[in-house]
Amino acid sequence: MTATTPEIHRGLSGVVVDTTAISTVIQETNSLTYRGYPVQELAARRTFEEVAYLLWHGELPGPAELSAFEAAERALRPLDRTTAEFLARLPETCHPMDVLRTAVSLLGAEDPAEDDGSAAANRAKSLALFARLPVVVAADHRRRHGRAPIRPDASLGYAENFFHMCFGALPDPEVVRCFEISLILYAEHSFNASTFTARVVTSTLSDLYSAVTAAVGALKGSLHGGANEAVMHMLEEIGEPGRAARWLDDALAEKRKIMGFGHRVYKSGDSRVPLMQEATDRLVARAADPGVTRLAALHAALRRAMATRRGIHPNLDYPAGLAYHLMGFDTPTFTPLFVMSRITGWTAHITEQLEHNALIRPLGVYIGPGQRALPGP
Ligand SMILES: CC(=O)SCCNC(=O)CCNC(=O)[C@H](O)C(C)(C)COP(=O)(O)OP(=O)(O)OC[C@H]1O[C@@H](n2cnc3c(N)ncnc32)[C@H](O)[C@@H]1OP(=O)(O)O
Ligand SMILES: O=C([O-])CC(=O)C(=O)O
Repeated sequence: MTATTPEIHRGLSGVVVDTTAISTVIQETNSLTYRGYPVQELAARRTFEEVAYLLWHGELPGPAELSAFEAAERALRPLDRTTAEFLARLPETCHPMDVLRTAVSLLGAEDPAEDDGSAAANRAKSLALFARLPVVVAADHRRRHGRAPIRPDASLGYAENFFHMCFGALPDPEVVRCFEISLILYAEHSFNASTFTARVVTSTLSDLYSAVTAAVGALKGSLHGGANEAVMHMLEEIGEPGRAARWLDDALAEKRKIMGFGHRVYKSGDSRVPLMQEATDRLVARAADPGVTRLAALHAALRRAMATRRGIHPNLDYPAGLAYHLMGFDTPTFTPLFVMSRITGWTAHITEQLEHNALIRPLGVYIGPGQRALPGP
């Protein structure tokens, strides 16, 4: 690189692009706070609805605020018939993330609200997406298994209602709690790729649905949210705990990326993993099933082998992928579950971006041919 060539930060690695008051990853202590509260404490003592409120409003709700918020979310859940019928006509081979991306776009096209881009209008759209995306994910889950959709139940909280809509029954409270922990841990993570995507779209003064549609697309990739699904495929490919180390050596020799390991920001362990792993371990113990015990042993064996070979730690997708499998969700649903959670963080960032907006437009260094004459007449 010559003195006149600007320094290039491929992948924007290490580049600070803006300020945020929503969350912070403290690399030195491997910790994460939402609006100042440690995520572990939130996961231990609060519901996902309270965390959504916190991310959007900056403070935890009081009892009256929480009741009003929960009532509004429950009332907004039902999908209108046109949306439900349109989504049911998508090809059955459609990946659930494509269904969800289409659903966000469709809900945007059907939203009669005047798009003044105000914080209040965006807050209303965010709450509507928060309430309705689970209905889309559950209906699509059932469709893949040849079953009719189940209507949301307004007497149930967010997490319980989702199990009701997917399976027509509520699991053990331990399973619901583990799911809720995963939603809280997945909710927000500063300027990750999908959130940054949402901020880029918002920075052009486009609308909230466009920003969220783009964010769903960014999350789908296996280097980001798609890794929780990829973890399960990888465990299936390995098959047996005794094969983990050998499989890993071969995969690393082929320069494959091991799904659910590594992180752009955390270099000595993802702050969210210990809590998610503990919750997953409780699901394993509760199952008391030899197949589940073997799968958990394989999961642990790969983690140990990766630590020994490369010193690379798991990220949240590693325990979450296994947990979602144990909860009974089919593998293609895993990344949509991440969307159901991250919709809170994305929309908080969209609001924040608009509060002090600047068009996001970086530069690139041109390396193509020099200026030349067009051939021919
Ligand atoms: C919720 C989330 O979105 S968390 C991320 C989920 N994604 C995954 O789990 C996919 C697998 N992981 C990865 O591909 C990477 O760790 C990423 C994309 C998450 C982060 O990547 P980066 O910050 O760009 O780190 P980078 O790729 O430079 O890694 C540094 C070194 O560690 C290696 N490395 C990092 N992660 C992995 C991995 N999962 N498997 C194998 N090697 C890895 C890289 O090959 C690189 O080695 P090198 O210096 O010899 O070339
Ligand atoms: O922060 C990142 O780059 C990815 C991540 O863990 C997340 O989005 O939760």
